[in-house]
Amino acid sequence: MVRSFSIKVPASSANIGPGYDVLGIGLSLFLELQVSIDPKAAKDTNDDPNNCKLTYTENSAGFETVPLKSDANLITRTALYVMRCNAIRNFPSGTKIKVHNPIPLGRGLGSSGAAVVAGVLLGNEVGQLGFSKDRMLDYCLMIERHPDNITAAMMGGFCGSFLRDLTPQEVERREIPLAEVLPEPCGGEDTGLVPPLPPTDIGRHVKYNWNPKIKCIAIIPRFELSTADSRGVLPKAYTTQDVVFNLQRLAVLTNALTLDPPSAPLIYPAMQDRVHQPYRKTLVPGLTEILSSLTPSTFPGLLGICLSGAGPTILALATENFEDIAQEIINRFSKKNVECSWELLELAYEGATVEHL
Ligand SMILES: Nc1ncnc2c1ncn2[C@@H]1O[C@H](COP(=O)(O)OP(=O)(O)OP(=O)(O)O)[C@@H](O)[C@H]1O
Ligand SMILES: N[C@@H](CCO)C(=O)O
Repeated sequence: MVRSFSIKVPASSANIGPGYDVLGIGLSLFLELQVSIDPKAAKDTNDDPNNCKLTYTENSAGFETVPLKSDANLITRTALYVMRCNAIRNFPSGTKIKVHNPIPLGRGLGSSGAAVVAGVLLGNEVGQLGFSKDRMLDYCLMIERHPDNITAAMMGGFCGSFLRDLTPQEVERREIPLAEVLPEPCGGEDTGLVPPLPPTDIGRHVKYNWNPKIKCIAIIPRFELSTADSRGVLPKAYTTQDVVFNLQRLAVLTNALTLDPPSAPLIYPAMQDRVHQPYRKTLVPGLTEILSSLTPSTFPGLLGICLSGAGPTILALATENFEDIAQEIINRFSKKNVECSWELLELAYEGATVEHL
């Protein structure tokens, strides 16, 4: 019998200014997987060590660069991790996955978070494991150890989240078992090891309301900035003043974005940050100037502006004047020889979904 289903996971923007590793919004730009499992097509999947033929649509981000072997690609190796934790070694013979990915890689729009969430949903469906979204979050949070993008991609909407402290016993099991998912080097022999199951309830989250009049303008520079590099420039310790600065704004922002009408005098200052953006200016040309020079008084309709995730994308929240706001930011990047594209996005309220065909 042929099994077919599709998986859809939204892009996301993390931090929203002061909520470093805490806040995230799902965005209406979707990573999509079309999956079919047809035992009669087994010969088509023999080339892959795990029986999976993976392709990307030509206009996908990463079409020419992402690995297509199932134990090297982030989506499928995540699925293998979930399956192997549950004693399923491989995809069933004849598994074909077609990926369409419009989320630019390494730009601060949660491409890796979406890939990990899609991979966990894929492992759950292929292995018919029947996990809840909350349990699937545990698997995701073993792989991406900050919950903001992951939670928004899985749950959708405007989320606040944290990781709970793991017990000493859980810390022992905490090593990401990718070595067992990905025998060294990638594509080597399956070691047969069963990775430990993730602890339960690793993360906690809430979904806030969001005023749907608030739209998201993403201005996307044409260069990649890896999240690891962008985290690498942050300090190990902060002053009390800087921590309090962010906490005060975070508390106000989560409510301010729900109010109607949206108040720029409340939202704009509440989106200021002293924890990550000031340090990332060395990696994003013109960042400080862009964040400080566009204001609601010079651009009516603008509510707030911040670095999206680890950057380099800029996220502007606005109710109108979208094109002018985007063009101003594009012009400022252009003076630093950085080309950009831009997208006007809504919130993706639903999060990750699976549809059986
Ligand atoms: N659809 C995908 N298929 C395969 N690999 C992907 C996919 N999406 C992301 N990746 C992998 O994740 C990497 C980007 O992850 P990274 O965390 O650096 O950036 P990001 O998730 O786009 O940004 P941020 O976390 O700041 O929002 C890519 O270079 C690629 O290796
Ligand atoms: N909170 C994370 C999001 C990127 O994944 C960061 O800013 O590094």
